[in-house]
Formats: sequence, C-alpha cells, structure tokens
Amino acid sequence: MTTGTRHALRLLISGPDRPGIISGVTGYLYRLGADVTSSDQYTSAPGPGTFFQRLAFTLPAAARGTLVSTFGREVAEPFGLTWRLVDAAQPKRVAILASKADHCLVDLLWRMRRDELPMRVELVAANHPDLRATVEQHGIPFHHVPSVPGKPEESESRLADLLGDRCDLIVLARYMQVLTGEFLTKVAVPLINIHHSVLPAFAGAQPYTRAYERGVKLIGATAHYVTEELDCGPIIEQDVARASHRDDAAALARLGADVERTVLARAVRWHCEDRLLRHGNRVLVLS
Ligand SMILES: Nc1nc2c(c(=O)[nH]1)N[C@@H](CN(C=O)c1ccc(C(=O)N[C@@H](CCC(=O)O)C(=O)O)cc1)CN2
Repeated sequence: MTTGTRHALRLLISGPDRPGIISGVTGYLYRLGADVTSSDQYTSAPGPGTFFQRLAFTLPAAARGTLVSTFGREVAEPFGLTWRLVDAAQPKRVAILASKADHCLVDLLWRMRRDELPMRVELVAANHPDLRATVEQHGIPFHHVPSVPGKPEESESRLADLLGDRCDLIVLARYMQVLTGEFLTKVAVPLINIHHSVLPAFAGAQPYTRAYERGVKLIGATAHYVTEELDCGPIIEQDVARASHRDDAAALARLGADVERTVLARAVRWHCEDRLLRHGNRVLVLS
C-alpha cells in the first residue's frame, strides 16, 4: 500500500553467508529513508552456509527508483547475493485447479472474500463440471477442461492457454490429475498442491483408504510445491488430526478435510506474503 508518499515493499535476499550482510542491507535501506517493519533471516548449516533474509519496509515513493537501480550494485553484488523486490500492495494473481472435491476450493474463495488471503483468483479450471455454480457465484470465471486418462497433452495444452501469463501462482485444490513436466515448465510459475496425507506417508492416490487399511492413529495433510515427481515437491506445511479404530475411510476423509483446508490456506497465505524461500528440497518459512 502507499501510505501517503511511502510504498510498502518486501526484499527477499539469499546468497553465501558472511559477516556484514545484515548491516550492509539495513544500513543501505536506512540511508534511503526506509523504515523496516519486519525482518527475519536464516543461515543454513554447516558454515559457510547460505544466508536468507526477508525484510518488510516502507520507503518514500521518490526513493523507489534509486533502490531498484542501486541496491544490486551497492549491496547485492559486493556480497554475492540474489535479491527480489516485491510490492506488498499487489495481491498475487492466482489460478486454482480442482476436480470434484470442493472443500479446499470453497475455503480459499471464502478466505479471500474475508480478505484473509492477499490474492486475486483470476480463474478456476476443473476436469469435472461439478464446481461451476460454486465458482461462478463468487464472480470468478470457471473453465471445464476434461482430462483424457493417459493422454494429458490435450487438456494440459488447453490449461496452459487459459493460464497464459495471467497468474503468479497456481493452486491445486484437490486436483486429481498428475501434471507433466512439460506443463510445469510451460506455465513457469510456482504451483502449490494439497496432498491428503502426511507425506511421505501415503503418497499417490487414495491416501485415506490406505491409511484406514494401515490402522493409523493420526491422519493429516501436506501442502507442497509441485514438481514433476508426484507428491515429492518441497514441503511447505503439514498438520495432523487424531483418528481411532472407530473411523472408517470415509470418516478419516471427513476428519482430514478440515486439516487439508487449514494447511492449504496457511501455505497459500505464506506464499502470497512472500514468506517462503526454497533451499534445495526444503522450504523456509520466514516471519
Ligand atoms: N506433477 C505433479 N502433478 C500433480 C501432483 C504432483 O505432486 N506432481 N500432485 C497431484 C495431486 N495428488 C495428490 O495430492 C494426486 C493426484 C492424482 C493422483 C492419481 O493417481 N490420479 C489417478 C487418477 C485419479 C482420478 O482420476 O480420480 C491417475 O492419474 O491415474 C495421485 C495423487 C496433482 N498433480
């Protein structure tokens, strides 16, 4: 947001750890007239590890151009850092893919309507028509893109055309089709999936059925970034709920739905707030 003549910005930084980075970054921002409202950093072990930092700050609007043109030369390059500047006022443009289950999709739309998620849903696409009325009552375009088992090319081509460059993030809200690596490369934005188990347990299809057959006492959900390898992407958030011998697979699915919604909403919010930094197969959640 622009408060008077100040912009709210976020700076995401990573690179080889060494003394002086925090001082160099905050000293530069201070000299530019910035007011740092939050800062969090992490250094991976063992040393010399990788340094990560997320800063939120306000800056005089007139100084923004100077930051963009001089931060690299004056701070990032001398320390060997990569950096990204984000306008905190801009909600992330999000596309949601779904199938038939509505609980995660409806929860995201409801939270967005309550301004709990700094995002704008540009479209919903589903491989089944069931959710059209639900989506359209929120005033959001709905696209039915049927999938053909074993032949993802056609549906993925339609999805890629729909998505184009209209979104910054794709959320798989219980979308039940495996996406090809070609599709992931073509869309070229992060995708977040909610898997209905505590990965790596019960990866793949029918996790609640397999959890019931295993006689588990805990069920749960995992939000993760999507990679070509099914359910193996970097984990963003997980949570669990207790189960008992009295719960059949349907009961586990009902118990799990609440966990799925909560876990996915946390992951989407943190992504939209630029709190998530990836380090190998790990996701850092910075405050
Ligand atoms: N490349 C990726 N694509 C998808 C991922 C992923 O991690 N990488 N996650 C899935 C979601 N998912 C679990 O969370 C999942 C979806 C589908 C299946 C599956 O076996 N589907 C069957 C068809 C099921 C149906 O049509 O109802 C299949 O493909 O044969 C397993 C796990 C989304 N895509």
